[in-house]
Amino acid sequence: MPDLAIRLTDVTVRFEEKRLSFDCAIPAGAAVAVAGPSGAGKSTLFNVIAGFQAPASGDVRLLGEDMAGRDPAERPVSIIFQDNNLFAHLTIADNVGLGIDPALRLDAPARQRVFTALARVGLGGYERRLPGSLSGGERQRVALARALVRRRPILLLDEPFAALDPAMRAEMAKLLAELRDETKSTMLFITHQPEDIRRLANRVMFLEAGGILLDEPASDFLSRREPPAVAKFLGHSAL
Ligand SMILES: Nc1ncnc2c1ncn2[C@@H]1O[C@H](COP(=O)(O)OP(=O)(O)OP(=O)(O)O)[C@@H](O)[C@H]1O
Repeated sequence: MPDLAIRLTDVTVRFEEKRLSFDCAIPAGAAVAVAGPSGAGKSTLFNVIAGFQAPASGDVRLLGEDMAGRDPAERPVSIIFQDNNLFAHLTIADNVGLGIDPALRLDAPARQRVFTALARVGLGGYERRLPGSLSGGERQRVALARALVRRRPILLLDEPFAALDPAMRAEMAKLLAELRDETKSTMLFITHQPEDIRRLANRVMFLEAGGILLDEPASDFLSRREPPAVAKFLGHSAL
């Protein structure tokens, strides 16, 4: 495994009059919180890494390999969006099975992987249910099980805690930390809560106005009193 899971060099993205730029080097196995005000570019950063957004310029390397011209399905990445992760008309088992084969041609070992992944996220016995009968937190865990069966070394989570109550947030953070330890994956998650950083992150990337303002160990970030946008995020009154 290369030392760096993600390396973005001089990457720019253009939306009409807007220009975003990203440079970062994320070590393999890191748990990175991606924070910053609304519109800062967090989702765009994820889309660039996952291959849903082509950069106007620059170089995207994942696990040491150049991703130019590679579709999302060909990248070593799983992404879990905030919502719309599940197909309402498919059972929970089929929703997870899609992570193995989009046509759902699953042999017995593949079906076993689905069952194992659901048990791992605490949803054993939910296989035949439909997404509509699950709580928001349970649906997030189904999406996580689907990411697990894909076995991709980089996991991107767009606000995995947003729909959860405080107890569920803590439980989800614990589950993600365990999964990261077990799979040795590199995990990036978008959050608006310092508490999630304390629970799960060892690094923080803080974005502002279309760029990465800070990229540092979580402990350094959490003890900051400036710049003002970070002080505000951490709940300190800006100087
Ligand atoms: N497809 C698009 N077309 C035009 N502008 C876009 C597009 N996608 C994003 N933008 C703009 O790029 C900037 C960054 O957007 P992005 O969604 O990455 O921010 P964010 O940090 O994820 O915000 P939020 O926390 O509100 O989700 C915003 O100004 C947004 O309006």
